[in-house]
Amino acid sequence: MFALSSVHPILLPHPLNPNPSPRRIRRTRTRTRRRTLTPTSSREAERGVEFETGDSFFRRESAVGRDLGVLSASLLRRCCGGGGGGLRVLDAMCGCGVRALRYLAQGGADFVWANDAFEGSRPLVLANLAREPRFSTLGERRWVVTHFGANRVLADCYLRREFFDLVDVDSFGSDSSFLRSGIAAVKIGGLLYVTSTCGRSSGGHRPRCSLASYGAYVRPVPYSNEIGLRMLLGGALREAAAVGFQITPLFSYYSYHAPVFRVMLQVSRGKDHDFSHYGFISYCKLCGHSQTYSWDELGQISCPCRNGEVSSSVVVSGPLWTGPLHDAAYLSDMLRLATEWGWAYTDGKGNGVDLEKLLNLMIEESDPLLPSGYIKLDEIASRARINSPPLATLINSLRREGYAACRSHIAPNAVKTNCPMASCLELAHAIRHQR
Ligand SMILES: C[S@@+](CC[C@H](N)C(=O)[O-])C[C@H]1O[C@@H](n2cnc3c(N)ncnc32)[C@H](O)[C@@H]1O
Repeated sequence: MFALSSVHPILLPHPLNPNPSPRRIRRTRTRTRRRTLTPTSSREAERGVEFETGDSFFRRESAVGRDLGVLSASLLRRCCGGGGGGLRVLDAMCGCGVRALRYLAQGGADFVWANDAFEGSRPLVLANLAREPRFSTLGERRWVVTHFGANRVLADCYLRREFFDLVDVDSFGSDSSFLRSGIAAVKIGGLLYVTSTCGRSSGGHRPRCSLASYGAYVRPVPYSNEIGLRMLLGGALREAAAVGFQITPLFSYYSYHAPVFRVMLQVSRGKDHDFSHYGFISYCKLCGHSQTYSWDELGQISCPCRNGEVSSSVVVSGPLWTGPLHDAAYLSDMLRLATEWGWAYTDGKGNGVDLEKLLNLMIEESDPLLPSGYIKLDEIASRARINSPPLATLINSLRREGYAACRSHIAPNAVKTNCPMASCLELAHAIRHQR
């Protein structure tokens, strides 16, 4: 059933590394593991589900990313029951199999395909999945484990027309070579959950890297981590458009561990190519003002502080996703479900993340009045030549002045606001005099 056919040229993976050999992957994995990961096999539990990590790549800090994936799977199961064949999930880079197991045990998946190119993890993944019954009450197999390059698996789904309701691609480094095949493996209306840990292309210090991976020339700005998410979304939009689809971001999550960029995308048919949220973001190094530009406005990029004149102080990144990072209604559904399951708060013993706090922050960030980017308190302090104002006081002052303002889930010491930088600095001075 899972014999893989040849790959269609449209979906060809990375030309130099179409199906990385286990040897190559083992080398990468070992190098990384020595630096940051669980050194030896351990028994773990996440939200009550137990599993072993063996010598697979496993990061405890990614538990929140797994929680968000499981909540999404369950919402999909509830809203459409996964269509006729139940909810089918493809975990294309399963590591020790924890996600696949959690999709089955908690996300309501009826079938999970767990794949990882590292063949040595097979006994471990099988043992972890064996914690769940292998057959459904109807006698259908509930999971299968394979060891191929992710692109080969994703392309094969497309070629055999066996689409999945949720495809999870949890890669190391850039995910850009999996975007097109990942989109092609998802059912229309289904979800693609992608991860990138490529800080090199998002930070703006290596614009050629970001250009190579995502087709976006990215420059350093104080809100680079949000730019990283927007670059990933922009890359996904472009890859989707190339094969006749469109994507809607349901949530975009950045975690400073690693760093990790994760986005959950809903894939739909692209009737007419909609590039209204695909453009450019400028940042003026002189005054700190940021602005979004569409393709039609490319010739007009300048900063109000330069009276519309072209200036080298204005750096431009793009093309990127310039639309909303999240869907607020979807996040509210996730929060309701997390509360229902008792996942909204930590258990006080250091287990789990405060999902209520995280999801509420993301809901606030979804305010359509808020522009791209955020302003770090350090930037306000250095521009105003004062100590950083307290974040809560600044947000309250901005709101009293009629601006939209909230915290950012990406940077704990930053404010997202539609207030121009100059007025932010005046408010920061006023706060200082009040104290
Ligand atoms: C970030 S880890 C996955 C972690 C796992 N999803 C979890 O939540 O614990 C990435 C995994 O992808 C595997 N891998 C790397 N390149 C791959 C490729 N091209 N195709 C399939 N698997 C790959 C590695 O062996 C590694 O186990």
